[in-house]
Amino acid sequence: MGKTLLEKVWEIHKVGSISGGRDQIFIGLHLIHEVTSPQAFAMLREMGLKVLFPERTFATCDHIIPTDDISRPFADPLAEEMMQAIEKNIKEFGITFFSPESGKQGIVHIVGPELGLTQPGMTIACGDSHTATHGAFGSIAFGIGTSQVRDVLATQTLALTPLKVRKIDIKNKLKPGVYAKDIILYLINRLGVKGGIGYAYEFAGEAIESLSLEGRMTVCNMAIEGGARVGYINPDQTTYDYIKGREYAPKGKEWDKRLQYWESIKSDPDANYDDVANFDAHDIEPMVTWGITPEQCIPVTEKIPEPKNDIDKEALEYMKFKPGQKIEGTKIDVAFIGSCTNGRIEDLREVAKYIKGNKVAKGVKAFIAPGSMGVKKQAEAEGLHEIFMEAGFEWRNPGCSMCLAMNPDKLVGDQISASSSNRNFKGRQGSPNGRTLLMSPVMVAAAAIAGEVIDARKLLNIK
Ligand SMILES: CC(C)[C@H](C(=O)O)[C@@H](O)C(=O)O
Ligand code: SF4
Repeated sequence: MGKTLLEKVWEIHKVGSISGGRDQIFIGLHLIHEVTSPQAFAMLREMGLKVLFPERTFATCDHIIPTDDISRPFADPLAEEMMQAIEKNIKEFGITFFSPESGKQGIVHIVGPELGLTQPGMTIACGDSHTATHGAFGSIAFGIGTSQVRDVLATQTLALTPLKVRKIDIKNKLKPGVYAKDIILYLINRLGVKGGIGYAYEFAGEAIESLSLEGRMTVCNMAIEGGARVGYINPDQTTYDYIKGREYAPKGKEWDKRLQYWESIKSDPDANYDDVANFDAHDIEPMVTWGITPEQCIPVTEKIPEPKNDIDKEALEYMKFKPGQKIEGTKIDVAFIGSCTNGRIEDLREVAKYIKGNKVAKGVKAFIAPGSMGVKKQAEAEGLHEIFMEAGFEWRNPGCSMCLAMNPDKLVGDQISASSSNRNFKGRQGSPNGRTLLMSPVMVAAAAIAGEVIDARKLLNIK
């Protein structure tokens, strides 16, 4: 019987078995940001420990960094304090920091892949729940808590319970005007926000294989929103082409050696899965959330459903929506394009097609926060920022921005935002009664132009 990628990578990184059915797993790459690392460093200091492999940890700053004025000190003293803490910690423990001055700063899940740090067959940990993003390369990547950040810093290993694997096979290619974001919203709707608990999701099938690496990252990014801590895709030529030439990518003979390894860790055709779920890409339409979990979503062409449970009732009340109401036509106040789900260069290229020659509707605040300084530079080299600004979008600096609003980008009152991010929880975007509609970045762009939720396919005459 063959093995899954998860089983192979797990075995290769297994240091030993420990209590409670757990394994001690070596972590190849550790990424940190300013929110979940300060306490971990404090614990190291208390215990008088060093970072065991400082060359395997890389830091960035993303959550608290403002996206407008990034001059120091930051206007928010708490943000300034967190920035100073990470600056002090990386210096003291000898860790590479992708600071704003380095020109490489950005959202942790955008920076790792962009610099070629993220590679197939690795184990990757980060004190952030959306770490599964890196699974798009065929790595086993997962979010950890602060005490585990400490464990990785001190030992480069973690005590982990083995996961089951559910293969999610999506046949056929996406229809025009339907994107990776729609795939993952659709899947979460079908499998539920808790459906993936205890599982790693292996995304497969023609719909997944035909996605770019960026699209694959969007899918894996939201595995955790479906309850799966790990989401991954077997590596292929698309993966290798994406990595080649990047700063930390292997070069020369080392490339050939690694390529051999990457090919060897793919799931075998006769691998044994704990579960298999089959879908058809032709059934997927542009999706919009109407509630307070990513599961509560519908195709843009449909009406808000009757509540099926208490959480649906709670969502309708919070969102001030009625069952039977069309989601299309919902007026929006804010349009936000960015985040680790959809803040990559490909997202910006795609939205530019929809925005070009159009204007943001009156009364809508529309802004774009590129995922990293690398994305920003590339977009500007291609002149995309001019298209955005001409249309009335604000063009910001990189960071998590209004995905989580741990920075000045916040909703006000019960404003409704069309957002390309990954969570629509109550109060997520900075106002305790702010309302978030998750959708693909092109759907956000279309909503910004129309002033209300519309089927973006109408803008480009896609049938
Ligand atoms: C701040 C951080 C711990 C958090 C996470 O783990 O995901 C954040 O990135 C989020 O998206 O909610
Ligand atoms: S962009 Fe959003 S989801 Fe991603 S790491 Fe930042 S806050 Fe978390």
